[in-house]
Amino acid sequence: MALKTIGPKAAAALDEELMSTGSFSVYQLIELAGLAVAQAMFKLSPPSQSPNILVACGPGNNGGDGLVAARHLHYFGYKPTMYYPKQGKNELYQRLRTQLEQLKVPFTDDFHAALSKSDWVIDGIFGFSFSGEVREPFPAVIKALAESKIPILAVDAPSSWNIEEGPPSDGPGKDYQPGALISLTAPKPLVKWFKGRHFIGGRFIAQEVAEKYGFDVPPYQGSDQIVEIDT
Ligand SMILES: NC(=O)C1=CN([C@@H]2O[C@H](COP(=O)(O)OP(=O)(O)OC[C@H]3O[C@@H](n4cnc5c(N)ncnc54)[C@H](O)[C@@H]3O)[C@@H](O)[C@H]2O)[C@H](O)CC1
Ligand SMILES: [K+]
Repeated sequence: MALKTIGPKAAAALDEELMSTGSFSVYQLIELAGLAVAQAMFKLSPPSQSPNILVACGPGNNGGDGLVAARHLHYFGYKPTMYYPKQGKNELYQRLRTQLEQLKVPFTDDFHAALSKSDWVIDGIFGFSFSGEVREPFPAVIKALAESKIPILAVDAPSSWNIEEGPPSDGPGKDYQPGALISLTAPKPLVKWFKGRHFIGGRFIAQEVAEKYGFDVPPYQGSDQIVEIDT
């Protein structure tokens, strides 16, 4: 049976609906999404095996998920380092950043140096609102991720992939194929081209909302915020 996916327009509409009709705040959604990302990281490799996690964050909510994930990773026993070169204007991002600074989680401007010292990378650069060519300062970062041998967990999308059409045919993300992906709420069409381990998170969707958008709520077990599925 084909995996049911939702395109970028439906994903944005779902987000809106959760915050209007659903009465969620964006804070809640990002908190639960980020917690799911941290749980997926723990499942992939616990802190005893891979303490140093580089969390790369972009200017939107995909970056917000990364900021939240880093806070949970700190409490799980990891040593996250943040690369966050272009902070979005929303005060939510500043709050999430301050929370990390209070935990003495370092922020670096030198992505390449940080990458060389990392055991894993979390790609929270772009999610379902990415479009077009990658703009500065991210092309060199995406290229480094594409060339790196360090394992990567991508949040919602491998950054620079077209949400509907998958990996770009040229540019910095041309050969970017992360080893793991966590899709939030529902997989996006790009998962058709993804070859690694695949998790779903975002445990805040009611059955009837999922039906309306044409996807399935995955079989979350117990207190888990994630489900691993076959790709
Ligand atoms: N319901 C859910 O599933 C939830 C998902 N969440 C996460 O939020 C992202 C989507 O967040 P959004 O703020 O809409 O956008 P992005 O983070 O994907 O990126 C927008 C950001 O990036 C800039 N940008 C776009 N294209 C480019 C480009 N070519 N070059 C450079 N910069 C670009 C744009 O200007 C914006 O600043 C979703 O994927 C999930 O990860 C939430 O957690 C809430 C619940
Ligand atoms: K991403």
